[in-house]
Order: sequence, then structure tokens, then C-alpha cells
Amino acid sequence: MELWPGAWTVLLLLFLLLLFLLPTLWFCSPSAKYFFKMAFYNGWILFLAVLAIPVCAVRGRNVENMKILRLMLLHIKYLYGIRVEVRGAHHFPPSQPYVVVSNHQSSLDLLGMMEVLPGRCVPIAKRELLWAGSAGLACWLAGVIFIDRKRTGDAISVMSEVAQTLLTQDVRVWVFPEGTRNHNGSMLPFKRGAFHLAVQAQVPIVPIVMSSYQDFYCKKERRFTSGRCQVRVLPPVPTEGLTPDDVPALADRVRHSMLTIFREISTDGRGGVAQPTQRWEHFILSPVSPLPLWSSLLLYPTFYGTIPPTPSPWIQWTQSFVRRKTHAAAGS
Ligand SMILES: CCCCCCCCCCCCCCC(=O)SCCNC(=O)CCNC(=O)[C@H](O)C(C)(C)COP(=O)(O)OP(=O)(O)OC[C@H]1O[C@@H](n2cnc3c(N)ncnc32)[C@H](O)[C@@H]1OP(=O)(O)O
Ligand SMILES: CCCCCCCC/C=C\CCCCCCCC(=O)OC[C@@H](O)COP(=O)(O)O
Repeated sequence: MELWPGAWTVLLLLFLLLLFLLPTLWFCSPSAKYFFKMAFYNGWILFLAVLAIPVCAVRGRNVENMKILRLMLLHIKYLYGIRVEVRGAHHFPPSQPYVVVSNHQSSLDLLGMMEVLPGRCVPIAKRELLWAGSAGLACWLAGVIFIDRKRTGDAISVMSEVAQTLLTQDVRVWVFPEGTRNHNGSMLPFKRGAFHLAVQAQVPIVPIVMSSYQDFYCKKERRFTSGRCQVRVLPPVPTEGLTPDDVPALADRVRHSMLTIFREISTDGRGGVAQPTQRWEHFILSPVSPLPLWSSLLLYPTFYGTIPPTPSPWIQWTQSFVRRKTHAAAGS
């Protein structure tokens, strides 16, 4: 494709403008920072999933593949400067099937989830996630159970199959009983699928509470800084001897205990709201960090370009690139 003579220069100038604009927006606009961080979060997961797919495909669809996804996702908290503190991990029953129920604030829950995810444990996810490109395929390969929330009957029969699988294949499942993301500082009423599942299989329920992200993340305010989150594993709730009639009371009891802990740990434990912490890893490691961009723009001209007659290698290359393209366009 032929470009008009000045096109390469314009493209280069646009690129340079972008190079200046992105760090400036990053520093000056919290909303832009929020947008970049969320875009990078999703993009990075999609990229990691591309790497995970061939590795997982060796085993085929298998719950053991969840270990691979977990290992690949564990570092993300460092990129975002989020300190995840786990408490109560000793409450996980050592070797038996169970149902984990946890509150669901945002897709950032993946970070806390991966921190404590037990072996042979698969999440129950909305069917739409299956179509989330490489992430959907990676989830499928890792045995994530998909339910169609628009078809209650289908969802319930999938859950009943899961109740059988729990026992026959010795797996655990992770359910978000609120059924959707909720970031209003409380918990939505619990849907009862997870509790029916546990009662049908007669396995314990392990409640897990992730503290509020309010101090570092707020979708409404487009705010996303670094901060800390506590993941608290509560003592298992037995279901032996319970029947479907006991499910409403069981769900209410578990929700009440989780909400109490949520309120307790969503402060810093000393009565105040947890404060965001700025961490150096965040600044250095984040691939969207402006540091590499600023340094490439500022340091090169400083060390080379300002000492004539030797322009920096970067400037030399740009000059010769533009010259070649301009000559080529003029000659043709
Ligand atoms: C390299 C990296 C790659 C990427 C890696 C990523 C990996 C991690 C992926 C993590 C994914 C996380 C995704 C999270 C989500 O998608 S959350 C959304 C989906 N989850 C849920 O919805 C679970 C909670 N929902 C339920 O439990 C619901 O009850 C459900 C079963 C889905 C049905 O919902 P709904 O249609 O809204 O109906 P109701 O809840 O109102 O229920 C109707 C009545 O049926 C009774 N019921 C429910 N379940 C059962 C059952 N199993 N058996 C018998 N009866 C059941 C329920 O009690 C209602 O009756 P009553 O009103 O109580 O009389
Ligand atoms: C070719 C298609 C490309 C699609 C690109 C999709 C972009 C998505 C990219 C990455 C996916 C990251 C996986 C994160 C998993 C987090 C799961 C999650 O938090 O799902 C929300 C669900 O619990 C509730 O949904 P709703 O709150 O009801 O809504």
C-alpha cells in the first residue's frame, strides 16, 4: 500500500504524541488511570490465557488445569500493588469435597480467589464467560462449570449433576451465591443454588469473605489505586442430615456470618478504613507504568541528543527512517 510522502512523519508524530499523552493522562486523570488499569487487567488475562491454552490442552478438560491458571494469575497482585492477606486457611477441610461460597465485588475477585483456591476446586461461572475469547477456552479446559442464568431449570440440573461429581470425582466447587457482581459495600441476598448443592451432596460449606475494595477500587468513581484486601476463610458449616427444607435457613445463616465478618474486615481492624499503600513494585513492574515511557523520552535526548554532533541512536534511527521513507515516496 502506497502512503503519501509525509504519512510516515505524521504517523511518527502521532506515535510520539501518544507516548506523551498516555503518561500525562496517567498522572493527571484518575479516570484515565482507572480505564488503563482495567483494560490492561482484562488484556493481560486474555494474553495469559493464550499461553495457558496449549499447556492445559495436553491434559484436555481437567480440574487439575486450574492449578496452571492459578499459577499464571498469582503475580497480578504485584503489578497492581494489591496486598492480599489470607486469614483462616486452616479452616479448609483437608481432603474431602465441599462447596466454597464467597462474596463477589468485581472481576478483581480473581486475585483473592487465586490466593486461596484449594486443589481440585472449580468455580461455577455464568455461561457468557465461555465466549470471552481465550479466557473462556482456558476456563473450559480447567473444568469451570458454566450455567445459563436465564434458564433456571437448566442451571438447577447442572448444579444437581455437580452434586454427583463432587462425590464421585472428589472435587470442590466455588460459588458466588450473590449471582452477580456487587460493589455497594454490603452483600446481595444469596441465591440458594450453592446451598441446595451442598445439602444434596451432604458436604460442608466453606464461606470465604473478601474485604471491601472501597479503599483502592471504585467503579462508580473510576478510582483504582493500590491497596490491601483481606481474604478470610471461615469455619466449615456442616450439612449432614439437612434436607432441602433447611436450605433457606442455612443460606440466611451463612450470609449473616459472612456479612458480619465483611463489615469487620472491611475496616483496617483498628476501627478505620484500610488505607491504600503505595508500593514500589507497582511503579517499577507495571507494564503500563509511565516510567519506561518517560525515561525513553527524557534520558535519551539528555545523554546523547544534547551533545552535538552525536544524536542519540534513537533519534538517528528516526531521522534515517523518515529520510528513507520521504526519498522513497518522492522517487516513486
Ligand atoms: C490464564 C487465566 C484465564 C482466566 C481464568 C479465569 C478463571 C476463573 C473464573 C472465575 C469465574 C467466576 C465467575 C463468577 C460468575 O460468573 S457469578 C455468576 C454465576 N453464578 C451464579 O449465579 C451462582 C449463584 N446462583 C445460584 O445459585 C442460582 O440459584 C441458580 C442455580 C443459578 C438459579 O438462579 P435463578 O435462575 O436466579 O433462580 P433462583 O435462584 O431464584 O432459584 C429458583 C428456585 O430454585 C431453587 N433452586 C436453586 N438451585 C437449586 C438446586 N440445585 N436444586 C433445587 N432447587 C434449587 C431455589 O431455591 C429457588 O426456589 P425458592 O425460591 O427457594 O423456593
Ligand atoms: C473474542 C471475544 C473477546 C471477549 C473479550 C472479553 C473480555 C474479557 C476478558 C477477560 C476475562 C477476564 C476473566 C475474568 C473473570 C472474572 C469473572 C467475573 O467477574 O465475571 C462476572 C460474573 O461473575 C458476573 O457477571 P455480572 O456481574 O452479572 O455481569
